[in-house]
Amino acid sequence: MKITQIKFGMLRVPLKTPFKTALRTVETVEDIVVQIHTDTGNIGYGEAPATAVITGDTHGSIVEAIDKFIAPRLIGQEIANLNRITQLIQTALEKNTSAKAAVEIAVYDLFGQLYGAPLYKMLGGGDPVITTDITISVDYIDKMVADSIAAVDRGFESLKIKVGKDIGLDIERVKAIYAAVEGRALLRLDANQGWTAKQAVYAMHTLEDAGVLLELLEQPVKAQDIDGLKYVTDRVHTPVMADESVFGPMEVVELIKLRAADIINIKLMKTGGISNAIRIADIAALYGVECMIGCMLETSISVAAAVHVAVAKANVITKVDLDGPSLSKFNPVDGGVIFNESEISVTDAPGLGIREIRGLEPIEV
Ligand SMILES: C[C@H](N)C(=O)N[C@H](CCC(=O)O)C(=O)O
Ligand SMILES: [Mg+2]
Repeated sequence: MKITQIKFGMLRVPLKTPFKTALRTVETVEDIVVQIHTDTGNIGYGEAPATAVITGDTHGSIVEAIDKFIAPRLIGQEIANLNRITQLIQTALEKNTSAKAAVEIAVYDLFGQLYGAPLYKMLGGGDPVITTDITISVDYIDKMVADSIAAVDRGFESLKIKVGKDIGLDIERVKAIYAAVEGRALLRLDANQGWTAKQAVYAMHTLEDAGVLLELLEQPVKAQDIDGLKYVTDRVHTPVMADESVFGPMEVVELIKLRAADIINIKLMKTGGISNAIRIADIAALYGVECMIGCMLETSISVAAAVHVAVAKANVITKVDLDGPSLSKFNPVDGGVIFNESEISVTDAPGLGIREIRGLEPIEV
């Protein structure tokens, strides 16, 4: 099975409600879809969102990175040579992790199709059902409380509460939500870099002293502020998770050696795809560090790939934040992984199992 052509499309899926974090507000998922064609007629699918405020990637940069730098190296390559192909992708250009991720996801999809096996089995196998949390956008307190209760009523047992806007209000937000759902759901906080290290310690001590039990605190400080991240990790009881501070395996090694965080959030759009996500999971397992697998605003193409990784690496990926499909108004994908609110299950269809993507607008390059 040889790669013959790489095509692009734009996929737009409205969100059920605006997604609001300390970094941005989004109303529609707008992602680049990559289709890798082969001489056998098989097509591999990948996807990348333009999360410019986190990865630096835009729709234009994703398409250009693939079309000008990655695709020319891949035409004619045999899908069976997976490791060679992932190296060609990762070394094609610096950064551009979302573009690399989209192409890798499509290549791994084809790798599964080549051997007639679902991707998670090609990655080592596992129990094909996982459970995700759901994000509660940062908003007025009453709205966040109502959204949290609604999410719990939908069956979500873990809520990812977005904070990071105003330290005093954030503390009140979390206290109110905790009082409303205590005993029914675990709370994870994600400040998306919105606090200083001292504010984060103050907020967590205030919440801890008030008896608010939190599962974790994600990315309290600026991505580059590793000293600040460690400052918080050293001073609070709640486990601290690094998200925007770590992209690839080398950063993970440094972060773990510094003990700057307790948990690592792996996202395919930060790692540049599946090969580095697996590397990070294996490094974390060596050091006995837990991982979460997360997503950006993605549909069930690239989130499906993350699900397969989560299933295969469940030994170290103990937390799942793959709620892109649950936040969206509809699922544009026919086949593949089944997203049923908090429960996500993988079928035994080869690769990612995607049969059709509805509403894809072709992009000419
Ligand atoms: C969608 C997911 N639950 C999430 O919250 N991801 C964010 C970043 C998403 C974005 O801004 O597109 C995160 O973990 O920081
Ligand atoms: Mg985060």
